[in-house]
Amino acid sequence: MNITRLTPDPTGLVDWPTLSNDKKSVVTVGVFDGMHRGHQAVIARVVELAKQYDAFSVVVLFDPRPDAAHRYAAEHNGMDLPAGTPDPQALSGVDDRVRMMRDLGVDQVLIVRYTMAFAAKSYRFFLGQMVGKLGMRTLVLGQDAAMGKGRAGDVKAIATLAAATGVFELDVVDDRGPGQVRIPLDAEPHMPTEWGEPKDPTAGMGKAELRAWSKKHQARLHRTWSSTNVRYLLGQGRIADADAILGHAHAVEGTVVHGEERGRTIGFPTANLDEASIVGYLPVDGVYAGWLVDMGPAGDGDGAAGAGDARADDRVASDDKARIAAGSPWRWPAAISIGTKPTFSETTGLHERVVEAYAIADDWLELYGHRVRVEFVGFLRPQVKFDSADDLVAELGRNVEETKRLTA
Ligand SMILES: Cc1cc2nc3c(=O)[nH]c(=O)nc-3n(C[C@H](O)[C@H](O)[C@H](O)COP(=O)(O)O)c2cc1C
Ligand SMILES: Nc1ncnc2c1ncn2[C@@H]1O[C@H](COP(=O)(O)OP(=O)(O)OP(=O)(O)O)[C@@H](O)[C@H]1O
Repeated sequence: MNITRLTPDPTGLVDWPTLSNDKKSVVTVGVFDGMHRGHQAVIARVVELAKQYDAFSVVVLFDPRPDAAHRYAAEHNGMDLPAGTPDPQALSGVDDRVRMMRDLGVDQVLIVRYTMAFAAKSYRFFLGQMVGKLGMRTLVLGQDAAMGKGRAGDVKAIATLAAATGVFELDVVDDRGPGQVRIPLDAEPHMPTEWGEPKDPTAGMGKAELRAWSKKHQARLHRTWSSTNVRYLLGQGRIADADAILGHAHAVEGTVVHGEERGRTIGFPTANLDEASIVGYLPVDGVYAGWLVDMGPAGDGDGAAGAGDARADDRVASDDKARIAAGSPWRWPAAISIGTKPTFSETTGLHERVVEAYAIADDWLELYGHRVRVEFVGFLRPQVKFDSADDLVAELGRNVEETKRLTA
């Protein structure tokens, strides 16, 4: 697979590469944040059609997320989001999305820096470039896709353009997943108070009850398989539900730094993630079962420069794949904690939110300075202010047993 990073010039023009003089391509365009099962269906369709037509499968990936770029521009006089700005709302980093695209068999990923000048181009101009420069014969989109200035290029408009010009065809993928869900408009992350995987608060409600709930929370309908819903679920600690939509375990990556070093004294040494280095959406505070993967010493492209820092290098990507793979020697079940360590914060005066993971390994792991991937499999319990370190240790023992069970 080829990965190409493209930065539009100040007028918004992109210097698209010529993929081939005669081979055509099947293209899709989007953000693919989280690479959930809806996104995977779209990309699988691109790969399938490309095989059928003996064409290249091409993904044009926008980075940063248009949402984040437009929001920044609205607050900063139309300016572009500076390169490397962290995006804590992004479910996954660009590296992660690209890695999954490779696994699905994509030939070419073109990562286009999403600038305001680029966003101002019409969809007709953009699609003309796809045809002229990339040899696009088929464009694959989901039903709700929209592109170009003012998002005027929706599926209807593009179908009309395709029919009028006759130079490319549009292939629309039906909405995947079990329809729509109601999501509260003001949904703030909220740590569950109960132990164990949180339930859907609307489960079992009758119509009238659901209507009242929706009104109270000003809930809006969203596609169940959407990045918005995954973000909402992670904010409620509903890991199992989020992972079911993603089709894989939700993960964040970051660089391991020194913590307060109390962990080793109580028998549970933890890898603490440097907050500024974290790429991927953090679930709400709580204790989770999951995995820790050692991705090796952090290099230049460890994501410290933000979610958009794709390490467009084949060797690195395949090394990452081997480390992440099931059964890899760099992967351990892990009990994960996100929170302010309330048991100790009064005495220490430290109230920072810390992400740390205790890897269940036979040997001592030296992870300082390494990039690690933390995968979330289940919610175990809320953060608790224990009466003593001994009480915490006893509970950690139970959390470890539960983690082993959930990752077996
Ligand atoms: C699985 C797990 C669950 C944890 N749960 C809590 C908790 O409920 N309350 C709390 O105060 N600290 C909790 N912690 C954080 C510990 O207090 C912390 O790991 C310990 O103080 C060591 O900190 P250090 O890594 O900075 O040395 C948890 C840590 C882990 C690994
Ligand atoms: N559940 C789904 N079923 C089918 N296609 C989908 C689904 N979710 C997204 N898509 C399609 O995937 C492509 C990439 O989507 P993109 O990431 O740009 O934004 P999106 O549609 O807003 O996704 P999301 O709502 O999950 O953020 C688009 O063509 C979109 O229509």
